[in-house]
Amino acid sequence: MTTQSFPPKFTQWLADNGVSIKDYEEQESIPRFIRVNPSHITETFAKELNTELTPVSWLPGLRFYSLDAKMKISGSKGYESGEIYGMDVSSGVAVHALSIDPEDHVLDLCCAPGDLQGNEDSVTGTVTGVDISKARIATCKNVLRKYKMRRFRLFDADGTTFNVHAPSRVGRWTRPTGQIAVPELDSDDDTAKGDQDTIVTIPSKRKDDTPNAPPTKKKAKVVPKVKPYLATKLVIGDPQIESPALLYDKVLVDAECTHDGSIAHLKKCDAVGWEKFEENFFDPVKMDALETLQRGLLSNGYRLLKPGGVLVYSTCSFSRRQNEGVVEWFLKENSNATLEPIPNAEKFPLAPSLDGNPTNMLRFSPSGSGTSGYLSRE
Ligand SMILES: C[S@@+](CC[C@H](N)C(=O)[O-])C[C@H]1O[C@@H](n2cnc3c(N)ncnc32)[C@H](O)[C@@H]1O
Repeated sequence: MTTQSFPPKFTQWLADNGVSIKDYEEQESIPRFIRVNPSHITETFAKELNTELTPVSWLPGLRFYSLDAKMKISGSKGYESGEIYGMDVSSGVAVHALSIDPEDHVLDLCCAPGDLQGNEDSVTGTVTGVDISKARIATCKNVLRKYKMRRFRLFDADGTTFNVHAPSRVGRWTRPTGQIAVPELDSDDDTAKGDQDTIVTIPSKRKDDTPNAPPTKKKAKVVPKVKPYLATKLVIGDPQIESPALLYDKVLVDAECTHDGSIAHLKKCDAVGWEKFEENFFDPVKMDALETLQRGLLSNGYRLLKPGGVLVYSTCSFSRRQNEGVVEWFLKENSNATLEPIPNAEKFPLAPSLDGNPTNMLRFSPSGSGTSGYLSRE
């Protein structure tokens, strides 16, 4: 694909959004990226493929390596056995920005086909993935199984209205200190037990709490249970209690978008003709609906985030409206939310931010990962 085949209206739109057309030409030559399981040795894989693996030094801790753009990893032993997986480094930035602690409960509100699950090895809390597309969530399920994730559940649901709080029960574990009294429910019974109020005692997770401080009492509700599309054994028995104390520690909203930052997506348009792309991309009604969806996903993700938690909003679009625009709107609506710097961001190879761009929103280019905003609810 060459950028000469781009419809003139789209080329103009790129210019209006401060995007250089060169970004698309350069995307052809950017390396591909993999993440490597910690327990496995990268040299074995490098030898098998007879290639050089270069650590992505600006994103430490997530074990990203770059390799030749044309290198096929599927079919290799490392890939088949789940030792390595292909994942764009820009998605790694979103995971990095979440700063996931081992005990965190993470909500991934647009999860399919599934990049966050690659972080499972550093999670001793849980990951809850939500996606509206059954077909895409089926792919997620396969990934989950392949990488033997153990603390994961998936819901095929609308992320703008999703309302299942973080698990209060993980296997036989209730909370690290064992101070949470969860009402006794039959874990095999997926039906609702009625809408009754229950008092659940949950220790505060604030770092300054003394270990033996008395637990705080918070009101919790047993609500009708939503059947997960898939849940691993460890989380299937969660009674789905609704309580402010069971909001998520971290939320990722990798929102549905126009995918104009994705070369793979544009290549498909190039192959089948640009009519459909133009029809969608420049339809004001569709763009309004998309903006409403993005705002809805972000707002609901924030509603499910615990005070002091971290939410990351990202897209694979270069559009100002879908990125900075959505975040600016959100910050106006939620005066208690703050845009926080992403750790280590000064070392990232960033695209220039747009004029008037709120600080702490990052753009990646030419990798086409779009923007990451980092929001902390205080
Ligand atoms: C950019 S993709 C997410 C990619 C994913 N985070 C990953 O890393 O593999 C956006 C996803 O949002 C999903 N989606 C669209 N509308 C949604 C909604 N209302 N609720 C939940 N998911 C939605 C789409 O099905 C799509 O899978």
